[in-house]
Amino acid sequence: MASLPRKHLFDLPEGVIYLDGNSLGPLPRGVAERLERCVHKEWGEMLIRGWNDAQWMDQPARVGNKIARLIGAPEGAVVIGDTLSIKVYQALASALEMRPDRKVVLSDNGNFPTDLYMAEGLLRSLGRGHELRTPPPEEVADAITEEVAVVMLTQVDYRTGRMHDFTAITQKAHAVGAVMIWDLAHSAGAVPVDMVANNAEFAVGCTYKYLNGGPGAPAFIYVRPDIAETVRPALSGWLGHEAPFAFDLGYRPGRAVERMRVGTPPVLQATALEEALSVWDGLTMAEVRARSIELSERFIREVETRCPDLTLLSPRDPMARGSQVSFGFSESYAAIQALIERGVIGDFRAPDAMRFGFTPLYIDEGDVVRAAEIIEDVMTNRLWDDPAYKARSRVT
Ligand SMILES: Cc1ncc(COP(=O)(O)O)c(C=O)c1O
Ligand SMILES: Nc1c(O)cccc1C(=O)C[C@H](N)C(=O)O
Repeated sequence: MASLPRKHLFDLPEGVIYLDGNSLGPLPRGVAERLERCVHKEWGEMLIRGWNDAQWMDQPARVGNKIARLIGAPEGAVVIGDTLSIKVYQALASALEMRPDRKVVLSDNGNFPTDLYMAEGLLRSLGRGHELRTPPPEEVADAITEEVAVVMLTQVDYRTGRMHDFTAITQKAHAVGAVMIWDLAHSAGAVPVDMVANNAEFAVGCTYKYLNGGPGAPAFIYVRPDIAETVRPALSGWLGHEAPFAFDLGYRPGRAVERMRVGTPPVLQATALEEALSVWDGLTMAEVRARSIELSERFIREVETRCPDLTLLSPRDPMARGSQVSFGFSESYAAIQALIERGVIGDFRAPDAMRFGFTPLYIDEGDVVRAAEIIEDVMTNRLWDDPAYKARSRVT
Protein backbone atom coordinates (compact mmCIF):
# COMPACT_ATOMS: atom_id res chain seq x y z
CA MET A 1 0.00 0.00 0.00
CA ALA A 2 1.28 3.49 -0.82
CA SER A 3 2.44 5.40 2.19
CA LEU A 4 1.18 8.81 3.30
CA PRO A 5 -1.23 10.41 2.78
CA ARG A 6 -3.91 7.77 2.24
CA LYS A 7 -6.80 10.07 1.41
CA HIS A 8 -8.29 7.51 -0.94
CA LEU A 9 -9.06 5.35 2.10
CA PHE A 10 -11.41 7.98 3.55
CA ASP A 11 -14.80 9.37 2.61
CA LEU A 12 -14.14 13.05 3.15
CA PRO A 13 -16.66 15.63 1.96
CA GLU A 14 -15.56 17.61 -1.10
CA GLY A 15 -14.08 21.01 -0.28
CA VAL A 16 -13.45 20.32 3.41
CA ILE A 17 -10.06 20.52 5.11
CA TYR A 18 -10.61 18.40 8.15
CA LEU A 19 -8.44 19.49 11.05
CA ASP A 20 -10.61 17.93 13.76
CA GLY A 21 -9.66 14.27 13.47
CA ASN A 22 -8.23 14.69 16.97
CA SER A 23 -11.81 14.88 18.23
CA LEU A 24 -13.73 12.69 15.78
CA GLY A 25 -11.91 10.87 13.00
CA PRO A 26 -13.58 10.82 9.55
CA LEU A 27 -15.23 7.83 7.90
CA PRO A 28 -12.84 5.29 6.41
CA ARG A 29 -14.07 4.05 3.03
CA GLY A 30 -14.55 0.37 3.87
CA VAL A 31 -16.59 0.93 7.00
CA ALA A 32 -20.05 1.46 5.53
CA GLU A 33 -19.83 -1.70 3.46
CA ARG A 34 -18.45 -3.72 6.37
CA LEU A 35 -21.26 -2.49 8.62
CA GLU A 36 -23.80 -3.34 5.96
CA ARG A 37 -22.46 -6.90 5.90
CA CYS A 38 -22.43 -7.10 9.68
CA VAL A 39 -26.03 -5.92 9.87
CA HIS A 40 -27.45 -8.09 7.09
CA LYS A 41 -25.24 -11.17 6.89
CA GLU A 42 -24.31 -11.48 10.55
CA TRP A 43 -27.07 -9.98 12.70
CA GLY A 44 -29.80 -10.44 10.09
CA GLU A 45 -28.99 -13.97 8.97
CA MET A 46 -26.99 -15.54 11.76
CA LEU A 47 -29.09 -14.07 14.54
CA ILE A 48 -27.85 -15.33 17.93
CA ARG A 49 -25.37 -17.64 16.18
CA GLY A 50 -23.33 -14.54 15.30
CA TRP A 51 -21.66 -14.64 18.72
CA ASN A 52 -19.90 -17.82 17.60
CA ASP A 53 -20.13 -17.92 13.82
CA ALA A 54 -19.13 -14.28 13.25
CA GLN A 55 -16.74 -14.36 16.24
CA TRP A 56 -18.47 -11.45 17.93
CA MET A 57 -17.46 -12.80 21.32
CA ASP A 58 -13.73 -12.64 20.48
CA GLN A 59 -13.95 -9.19 18.98
CA PRO A 60 -12.87 -7.18 22.08
CA ALA A 61 -9.56 -9.06 22.21
CA ARG A 62 -9.14 -9.28 18.45
CA VAL A 63 -9.59 -5.53 17.96
CA GLY A 64 -7.51 -4.95 21.08
CA ASN A 65 -4.63 -6.70 19.32
CA LYS A 66 -4.88 -4.34 16.36
CA ILE A 67 -4.65 -1.38 18.72
CA ALA A 68 -1.81 -3.02 20.66
CA ARG A 69 0.43 -2.73 17.62
CA LEU A 70 -0.13 1.04 17.54
CA ILE A 71 0.73 1.58 21.21
CA GLY A 72 3.72 -0.74 21.45
CA ALA A 73 1.87 -3.35 23.49
CA PRO A 74 2.16 -7.11 23.04
CA GLU A 75 -0.66 -9.31 21.76
CA GLY A 76 -3.19 -10.16 24.42
CA ALA A 77 -2.58 -7.05 26.53
CA VAL A 78 -5.40 -4.81 25.24
CA VAL A 79 -9.18 -5.19 25.10
CA ILE A 80 -11.85 -2.83 23.85
CA GLY A 81 -15.28 -2.03 25.24
CA ASP A 82 -17.33 0.58 27.09
CA THR A 83 -16.40 4.25 27.02
CA LEU A 84 -13.13 5.82 28.04
CA SER A 85 -14.71 7.24 31.21
CA ILE A 86 -15.48 3.66 32.29
CA LYS A 87 -11.99 2.45 31.40
CA VAL A 88 -10.46 5.30 33.44
CA TYR A 89 -12.59 4.21 36.39
CA GLN A 90 -11.59 0.58 36.02
CA ALA A 91 -7.89 1.31 35.75
CA LEU A 92 -7.93 3.67 38.73
CA ALA A 93 -9.99 1.33 40.92
CA SER A 94 -7.62 -1.57 40.23
CA ALA A 95 -4.54 0.62 40.69
CA LEU A 96 -5.77 1.86 44.06
CA GLU A 97 -6.28 -1.71 45.23
CA MET A 98 -2.60 -2.29 44.48
CA ARG A 99 -1.58 0.44 46.97
CA PRO A 100 -4.04 0.07 49.87
CA ASP A 101 -1.81 1.96 52.30
CA ARG A 102 -1.62 5.19 50.23
CA LYS A 103 -4.27 7.87 49.88
CA VAL A 104 -3.22 10.27 47.10
CA VAL A 105 -4.14 10.16 43.41
CA LEU A 106 -2.06 12.57 41.36
CA SER A 107 -3.29 13.99 38.06
CA ASP A 108 -3.10 17.52 36.65
CA ASN A 109 -5.41 20.45 36.12
CA GLY A 110 -5.07 20.23 32.32
CA ASN A 111 -6.52 16.72 32.24
CA PHE A 112 -9.74 16.14 30.34
CA PRO A 113 -12.51 16.71 32.90
CA THR A 114 -14.12 13.29 32.67
CA ASP A 115 -10.92 11.65 33.94
CA LEU A 116 -11.01 13.89 37.00
CA TYR A 117 -14.76 13.50 37.48
CA MET A 118 -14.48 9.71 37.38
CA ALA A 119 -11.65 9.83 39.89
CA GLU A 120 -13.63 12.10 42.23
CA GLY A 121 -16.66 9.81 42.08
CA LEU A 122 -14.60 6.70 42.68
CA LEU A 123 -12.68 8.20 45.60
CA ARG A 124 -15.91 9.44 47.17
CA SER A 125 -17.57 6.04 46.95
CA LEU A 126 -14.49 4.32 48.38
CA GLY A 127 -14.99 6.53 51.43
CA ARG A 128 -11.47 5.99 52.69
CA GLY A 129 -10.23 9.56 52.73
CA HIS A 130 -8.41 9.55 49.40
CA GLU A 131 -7.32 12.87 47.95
CA LEU A 132 -7.14 13.85 44.26
CA ARG A 133 -4.30 16.30 43.59
CA THR A 134 -4.28 18.31 40.37
CA PRO A 135 -1.27 20.61 40.08
CA PRO A 136 -0.52 22.36 36.77
CA PRO A 137 0.94 19.92 34.21
CA GLU A 138 4.41 21.46 34.48
CA GLU A 139 4.48 20.73 38.23
CA VAL A 140 3.41 17.10 38.12
CA ALA A 141 6.89 15.59 38.16
CA ASP A 142 7.77 17.40 41.39
CA ALA A 143 4.46 16.39 42.97
CA ILE A 144 5.23 12.67 42.65
CA THR A 145 6.07 11.80 46.24
CA GLU A 146 5.91 8.70 48.41
CA GLU A 147 2.37 9.60 49.49
CA VAL A 148 1.12 9.01 45.97
CA ALA A 149 -0.72 5.76 45.30
CA VAL A 150 -1.47 6.37 41.62
CA VAL A 151 -0.27 8.84 39.00
CA MET A 152 -3.03 9.19 36.40
CA LEU A 153 -2.28 11.46 33.46
CA THR A 154 -3.36 12.11 29.90
CA GLN A 155 -0.16 12.09 27.88
CA VAL A 156 -1.19 14.82 25.43
CA ASP A 157 -3.15 17.78 26.80
CA TYR A 158 -6.45 18.05 24.93
CA ARG A 159 -6.36 21.85 24.88
CA THR A 160 -2.76 22.77 24.21
CA GLY A 161 -1.27 19.59 22.80
CA ARG A 162 1.44 19.75 25.48
CA MET A 163 2.94 16.32 25.96
CA HIS A 164 4.11 14.94 29.29
CA ASP A 165 7.53 13.31 29.43
CA PHE A 166 6.19 9.79 29.10
CA THR A 167 9.34 8.00 30.20
CA ALA A 168 10.51 10.31 32.96
CA ILE A 169 7.08 10.51 34.66
CA THR A 170 6.58 6.75 34.67
CA GLN A 171 10.08 6.24 36.02
CA LYS A 172 9.51 8.77 38.77
CA ALA A 173 6.15 7.21 39.69
CA HIS A 174 7.78 3.81 39.95
CA ALA A 175 10.74 5.18 41.89
CA VAL A 176 8.37 6.28 44.68
CA GLY A 177 6.32 3.08 44.49
CA ALA A 178 3.27 4.60 42.76
CA VAL A 179 1.21 2.89 40.07
CA MET A 180 1.14 4.63 36.65
CA ILE A 181 -1.96 5.05 34.46
CA TRP A 182 -1.68 6.78 31.08
CA ASP A 183 -4.71 8.04 29.19
CA LEU A 184 -3.73 7.78 25.52
CA ALA A 185 -6.88 9.45 24.13
CA HIS A 186 -4.79 11.98 22.21
CA SER A 187 -1.82 9.69 21.64
CA ALA A 188 -3.08 6.47 20.07
CA GLY A 189 -2.62 6.90 16.32
CA ALA A 190 -1.08 10.34 16.90
CA VAL A 191 2.33 9.80 18.47
CA PRO A 192 4.49 6.70 18.89
CA VAL A 193 3.82 5.01 22.21
CA ASP A 194 5.78 2.05 23.52
CA MET A 195 3.95 0.50 26.45
CA VAL A 196 6.52 -2.26 26.80
CA ALA A 197 9.43 0.13 27.14
CA ASN A 198 7.40 2.49 29.28
CA ASN A 199 6.48 -0.18 31.82
CA ALA A 200 3.38 1.67 33.11
CA GLU A 201 0.86 -0.64 34.71
CA PHE A 202 -2.21 0.65 32.87
CA ALA A 203 -3.13 2.61 29.76
CA VAL A 204 -6.55 3.56 28.45
CA GLY A 205 -7.75 5.46 25.42
CA CYS A 206 -10.56 6.15 23.01
CA THR A 207 -10.84 5.08 19.39
CA TYR A 208 -13.08 7.73 17.85
CA LYS A 209 -10.27 10.28 17.44
CA TYR A 210 -7.09 9.35 15.56
CA LEU A 211 -8.20 5.72 15.22
CA ASN A 212 -11.31 6.75 13.25
CA GLY A 213 -13.66 4.25 14.91
CA GLY A 214 -16.69 6.53 14.60
CA PRO A 215 -18.86 8.44 17.07
CA GLY A 216 -19.23 6.42 20.26
CA ALA A 217 -16.61 3.85 19.24
CA PRO A 218 -15.50 1.64 22.15
CA ALA A 219 -12.54 2.55 24.34
CA PHE A 220 -9.50 0.37 25.04
CA ILE A 221 -7.59 -0.66 28.12
CA TYR A 222 -4.08 -2.07 28.45
CA VAL A 223 -2.86 -3.90 31.54
CA ARG A 224 0.82 -4.76 31.83
CA PRO A 225 1.02 -8.50 31.22
CA ASP A 226 3.04 -9.39 34.32
CA ILE A 227 0.34 -7.98 36.62
CA ALA A 228 -2.73 -8.76 34.52
CA GLU A 229 -3.41 -12.05 36.31
CA THR A 230 -3.41 -10.38 39.70
CA VAL A 231 -5.32 -7.16 38.94
CA ARG A 232 -8.76 -7.11 40.57
CA PRO A 233 -11.51 -5.60 38.43
CA ALA A 234 -13.90 -3.27 40.26
CA LEU A 235 -16.51 -3.54 37.52
CA SER A 236 -16.75 -7.29 37.71
CA GLY A 237 -19.21 -7.89 34.90
CA TRP A 238 -20.04 -11.31 33.56
CA LEU A 239 -17.97 -11.00 30.38
CA GLY A 240 -14.87 -10.38 32.46
CA HIS A 241 -15.58 -13.68 34.24
CA GLU A 242 -13.33 -16.66 33.67
CA ALA A 243 -16.26 -18.69 32.33
CA PRO A 244 -19.21 -16.40 31.55
CA PHE A 245 -21.34 -19.18 30.15
CA ALA A 246 -20.95 -21.34 33.25
CA PHE A 247 -23.28 -18.79 34.87
CA ASP A 248 -21.67 -19.37 38.26
CA LEU A 249 -22.94 -17.24 41.11
CA GLY A 250 -19.45 -16.34 42.28
CA TYR A 251 -17.16 -14.04 40.28
CA ARG A 252 -13.80 -15.36 39.12
CA PRO A 253 -11.77 -12.94 37.03
CA GLY A 254 -11.05 -13.90 33.45
CA ARG A 255 -7.67 -14.48 31.88
CA ALA A 256 -5.29 -11.50 31.94
CA VAL A 257 -6.68 -8.27 30.43
CA GLU A 258 -9.90 -10.05 29.43
CA ARG A 259 -11.00 -9.50 33.03
CA MET A 260 -11.38 -5.81 32.13
CA ARG A 261 -14.27 -6.66 29.86
CA VAL A 262 -17.54 -5.80 31.55
CA GLY A 263 -20.77 -6.55 29.66
CA THR A 264 -21.97 -7.35 26.16
CA PRO A 265 -19.62 -5.86 23.56
CA PRO A 266 -20.97 -3.17 21.20
CA VAL A 267 -20.71 -5.33 18.10
CA LEU A 268 -21.76 -2.78 15.48
CA GLN A 269 -19.44 -0.10 16.83
CA ALA A 270 -16.61 -2.57 17.26
CA THR A 271 -17.09 -3.81 13.70
CA ALA A 272 -16.81 -0.25 12.40
CA LEU A 273 -13.64 0.18 14.45
CA GLU A 274 -12.15 -3.12 13.34
CA GLU A 275 -12.57 -2.15 9.71
CA ALA A 276 -11.37 1.41 10.35
CA LEU A 277 -8.13 0.08 11.82
CA SER A 278 -7.18 -1.45 8.48
CA VAL A 279 -6.17 2.02 7.24
CA TRP A 280 -3.06 1.56 9.42
CA ASP A 281 -1.92 -1.60 7.63
CA GLY A 282 1.73 -1.35 6.65
CA LEU A 283 2.27 1.97 8.44
CA THR A 284 4.53 2.63 11.37
CA MET A 285 3.81 5.24 14.00
CA ALA A 286 7.31 6.64 13.42
CA GLU A 287 6.34 7.44 9.83
CA VAL A 288 3.06 9.03 10.91
CA ARG A 289 4.79 11.08 13.58
CA ALA A 290 7.45 12.38 11.19
CA ARG A 291 4.74 13.59 8.78
CA SER A 292 2.65 15.03 11.61
CA ILE A 293 5.61 17.11 12.78
CA GLU A 294 6.26 18.37 9.24
CA LEU A 295 2.62 19.33 8.81
CA SER A 296 2.22 21.03 12.18
CA GLU A 297 5.53 22.89 11.88
CA ARG A 298 4.47 24.18 8.47
CA PHE A 299 1.06 25.17 9.85
CA ILE A 300 2.59 27.14 12.73
CA ARG A 301 4.97 28.91 10.35
CA GLU A 302 2.23 29.79 7.88
CA VAL A 303 -0.26 30.98 10.50
CA GLU A 304 2.26 33.02 12.48
CA THR A 305 3.45 34.76 9.33
CA ARG A 306 -0.05 35.55 8.14
CA CYS A 307 -1.96 36.20 11.39
CA PRO A 308 -0.16 38.38 13.95
CA ASP A 309 -3.29 38.46 16.16
CA LEU A 310 -3.07 34.77 16.93
CA THR A 311 -0.89 33.51 19.78
CA LEU A 312 0.53 30.02 19.80
CA LEU A 313 -0.81 28.16 22.86
CA SER A 314 0.92 24.87 22.07
CA PRO A 315 4.55 24.11 22.87
CA ARG A 316 6.81 25.42 20.15
CA ASP A 317 9.10 22.42 20.41
CA PRO A 318 7.48 19.69 18.29
CA MET A 319 8.95 17.02 20.57
CA ALA A 320 6.92 18.45 23.45
CA ARG A 321 3.70 18.56 21.42
CA GLY A 322 1.22 15.91 20.32
CA SER A 323 -0.43 16.00 16.91
CA GLN A 324 -2.46 19.16 17.43
CA VAL A 325 -1.81 22.89 17.44
CA SER A 326 -3.81 25.53 19.30
CA PHE A 327 -3.84 29.27 18.83
CA GLY A 328 -5.31 31.74 21.30
CA PHE A 329 -7.53 34.62 20.22
CA SER A 330 -10.11 36.63 22.17
CA GLU A 331 -12.87 35.74 19.67
CA SER A 332 -11.73 32.23 18.93
CA TYR A 333 -15.23 30.72 19.10
CA ALA A 334 -16.56 33.04 16.39
CA ALA A 335 -13.37 32.63 14.36
CA ILE A 336 -13.75 28.85 14.37
CA GLN A 337 -17.37 29.21 13.22
CA ALA A 338 -16.20 31.44 10.36
CA LEU A 339 -13.57 28.87 9.40
CA ILE A 340 -15.99 25.97 9.50
CA GLU A 341 -18.30 27.88 7.19
CA ARG A 342 -15.36 28.25 4.79
CA GLY A 343 -14.51 24.55 4.84
CA VAL A 344 -11.73 24.49 7.43
CA ILE A 345 -12.97 22.36 10.30
CA GLY A 346 -11.10 22.85 13.56
CA ASP A 347 -12.66 23.37 16.96
CA PHE A 348 -12.92 25.71 19.90
CA ARG A 349 -11.87 24.81 23.42
CA ALA A 350 -12.71 27.15 26.27
CA PRO A 351 -11.62 29.67 27.20
CA ASP A 352 -9.94 30.91 24.04
CA ALA A 353 -8.33 28.14 22.01
CA MET A 354 -8.69 27.54 18.29
CA ARG A 355 -7.59 23.92 18.01
CA PHE A 356 -6.39 22.10 14.90
CA GLY A 357 -5.48 18.43 14.64
CA PHE A 358 -2.92 17.01 12.19
CA THR A 359 -3.66 13.59 10.83
CA PRO A 360 -1.21 12.63 8.09
CA LEU A 361 -3.38 9.77 6.89
CA TYR A 362 -5.61 12.25 5.09
CA ILE A 363 -4.05 15.71 5.50
CA ASP A 364 -1.16 16.91 3.33
CA GLU A 365 0.99 19.99 2.90
CA GLY A 366 -1.43 21.49 0.35
CA ASP A 367 -4.27 21.27 2.88
CA VAL A 368 -2.14 22.95 5.51
CA VAL A 369 -1.24 25.89 3.28
CA ARG A 370 -4.81 26.27 2.04
CA ALA A 371 -6.11 26.19 5.64
CA ALA A 372 -3.61 28.89 6.61
CA GLU A 373 -4.76 31.06 3.68
CA ILE A 374 -8.37 30.76 4.83
CA ILE A 375 -7.42 31.52 8.43
CA GLU A 376 -5.58 34.60 7.14
CA ASP A 377 -8.70 35.69 5.27
CA VAL A 378 -10.87 35.26 8.37
CA MET A 379 -8.43 37.19 10.54
CA THR A 380 -7.39 39.97 8.16
CA ASN A 381 -10.92 40.72 7.03
CA ARG A 382 -12.41 40.25 10.52
CA LEU A 383 -14.84 37.70 9.12
CA TRP A 384 -15.26 36.37 12.65
CA ASP A 385 -16.92 39.63 13.66
CA ASP A 386 -20.42 38.49 12.85
CA PRO A 387 -23.13 38.25 15.52
CA ALA A 388 -24.43 35.05 13.95
CA TYR A 389 -21.14 33.25 14.70
CA LYS A 390 -20.94 34.56 18.23
CA ALA A 391 -24.51 33.47 18.94
CA ARG A 392 -24.15 29.94 17.60
CA SER A 393 -24.90 27.30 20.20
CA ARG A 394 -21.89 25.58 21.75
CA VAL A 395 -22.48 21.87 21.82
CA THR A 396 -18.97 20.64 21.21
C1 LIG B 1 -8.37 12.50 27.78
C2 LIG B 1 -9.80 12.14 27.53
N1 LIG B 1 -10.41 11.28 28.35
C3 LIG B 1 -11.71 10.93 28.16
C4 LIG B 1 -12.45 11.47 27.09
C5 LIG B 1 -13.89 11.11 26.89
O1 LIG B 1 -14.29 9.91 27.41
P1 LIG B 1 -15.59 9.17 26.88
O2 LIG B 1 -15.17 8.38 25.69
O3 LIG B 1 -16.02 8.33 28.02
O4 LIG B 1 -16.60 10.19 26.49
C6 LIG B 1 -11.83 12.37 26.21
C7 LIG B 1 -12.56 13.00 25.06
O5 LIG B 1 -13.72 12.94 24.89
C8 LIG B 1 -10.49 12.72 26.45
O6 LIG B 1 -9.88 13.58 25.64
N1 LIG C 1 -16.05 12.42 22.92
C1 LIG C 1 -16.67 13.53 22.46
C2 LIG C 1 -18.05 13.55 22.32
O1 LIG C 1 -18.75 12.43 22.67
C3 LIG C 1 -18.70 14.69 21.86
C4 LIG C 1 -17.94 15.80 21.55
C5 LIG C 1 -16.58 15.82 21.66
C6 LIG C 1 -15.94 14.68 22.16
C7 LIG C 1 -14.50 14.66 22.35
O2 LIG C 1 -13.89 13.69 22.08
C8 LIG C 1 -13.82 15.83 22.90
C9 LIG C 1 -12.36 15.59 22.96
N2 LIG C 1 -11.98 14.60 23.95
C10 LIG C 1 -11.52 16.80 23.19
O3 LIG C 1 -10.33 16.67 23.26
O4 LIG C 1 -12.00 17.90 23.28
